Amino acid sequence: MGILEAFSRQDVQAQVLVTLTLVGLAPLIYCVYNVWFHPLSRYPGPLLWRAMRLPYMRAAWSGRVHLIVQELHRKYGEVVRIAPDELSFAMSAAWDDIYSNQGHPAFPKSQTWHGNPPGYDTSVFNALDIKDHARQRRAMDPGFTERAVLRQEPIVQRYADVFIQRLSERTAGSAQKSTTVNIMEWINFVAFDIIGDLAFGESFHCLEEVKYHDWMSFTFNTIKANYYVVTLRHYPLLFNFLMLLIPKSVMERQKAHWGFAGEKVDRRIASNADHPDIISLLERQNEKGRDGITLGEMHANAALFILAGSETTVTLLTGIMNHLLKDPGSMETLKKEIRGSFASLEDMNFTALKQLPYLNAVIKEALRMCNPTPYGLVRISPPQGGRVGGHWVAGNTYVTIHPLTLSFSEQLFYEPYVWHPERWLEDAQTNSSSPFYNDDRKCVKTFGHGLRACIGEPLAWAEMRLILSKLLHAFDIIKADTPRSEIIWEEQNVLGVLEKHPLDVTLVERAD
Ligand code: HEM
Repeated sequence: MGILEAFSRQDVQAQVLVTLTLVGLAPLIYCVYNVWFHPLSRYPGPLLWRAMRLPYMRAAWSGRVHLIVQELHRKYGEVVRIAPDELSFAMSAAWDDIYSNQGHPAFPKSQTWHGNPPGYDTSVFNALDIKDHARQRRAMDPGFTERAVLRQEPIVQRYADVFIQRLSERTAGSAQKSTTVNIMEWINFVAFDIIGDLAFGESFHCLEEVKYHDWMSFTFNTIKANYYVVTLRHYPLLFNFLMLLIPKSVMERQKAHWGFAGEKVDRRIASNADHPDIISLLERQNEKGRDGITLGEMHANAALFILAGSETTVTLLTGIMNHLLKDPGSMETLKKEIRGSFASLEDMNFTALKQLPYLNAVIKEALRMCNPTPYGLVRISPPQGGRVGGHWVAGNTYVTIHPLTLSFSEQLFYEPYVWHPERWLEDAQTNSSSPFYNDDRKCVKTFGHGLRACIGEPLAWAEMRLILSKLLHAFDIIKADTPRSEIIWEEQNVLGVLEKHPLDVTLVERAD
């Protein structure tokens, strides 16, 4: 009996059977369509990944997706289909095509990856609408320029000094004039205190109390939980069902948590303090009327600044310490440059530090090797489709540049797995006999690219230069005699944020 016949004869039993068969076959039909008939079917990738999103989700939940996709690029080439509707690119040329307004508008962010849950105010990071993003960005740009960062220098200097002072107390108090600390944690303390003061006008007191603030631990657990949730948004029915299962009390706790950031901002505004922090600059923009951002957006952005401005710099600085400990020659060169340039810690300032070539090269090499977002920055192609790196991409396709693949490519870098800050020095760029002459330095864009690139880049550079230089000026740093004296970088998982392992170092009071 044919399907149509069953339905036309109103044979209920046959109809149920046919319906169940079709429902049962639907996933198979969906997979067959994705592999052979989908507009992206000509792009290479593992069969199961092309057929359904589950393998990608499994990789994402394992915390290893950045490394797995790197392997896929090795196997399949510059463009890999990593889900039925997602392409990963490993080509320099694609940066402009995806992220900047060159030839066509930059590809936007998507509700799936970047949209806010209902009831939350939108930060600049979550603003999906281009005009909305531009308005927020215009309002906050003045708070993040090189000039604004110079005004904020006293705040950063103060915490960098307390950081050194607290560590010095530990070395001074020991008979060997040395102390062994988890430097990742200490860098976290100073970075949180700095960004807390800049974003809220008050410190988190991590350095004072030598411990994390509760808000931070809660935030990072929330990010992790959200990461799982976001990957599920690709299945809206399942997503909505699972959201219903989350107890109301958990949702309320989450809201209260973000409310804490709002309270701090409100307190800061009410205090009317003459403090050169970011909030004061946002307020000043608001007073001008035109381009201001709402109070709710200010709350959302303050919380964003804390996350974006601490997590990333801590990853970079911890990565640098890890590499310097493994390469004593590099540590020595950097130490000599810093100590030769400044007689004392007080002489260091943002402007002078910017001039140190090896210090800058060290940070650039870390930006290449220790990227805090190694999985890439997902965007979605416009409904009419577009060209990326010379390839036609169908409409509504998720696209990413895979930074890890570019940074560790043998074709793009000489000895990509080796720590070589020299590749960023002028000689490497002008002397054709340098082994690094042909390195594709421009493909490293760890601060992102285009209109949505990192607003905090000048602050991040200034802060990283200062903390690193003060540390190397004040102490001789040696490998600790503990099991946590080295981080195997690839062993760290990435679940929205890179889950940093501890790094013990021994700080010895300077002998000279
Ligand atoms: C080494 C340090 C840092 C790195 C590597 C870094 C990296 C990035 C990247 C890659 C993006 C683009 C995200 C995307 O396109 O989806 C971004 C955006 C952003 N970053 Fe940073 N960041 C760093 C430090 C900071 C600091 C210190 C702040 C200060 C608050 C900050 C604030 C922001 C904000 C507000 C955005 C959103 C910009 C927008 O959407 O227009 N970042 N960052």
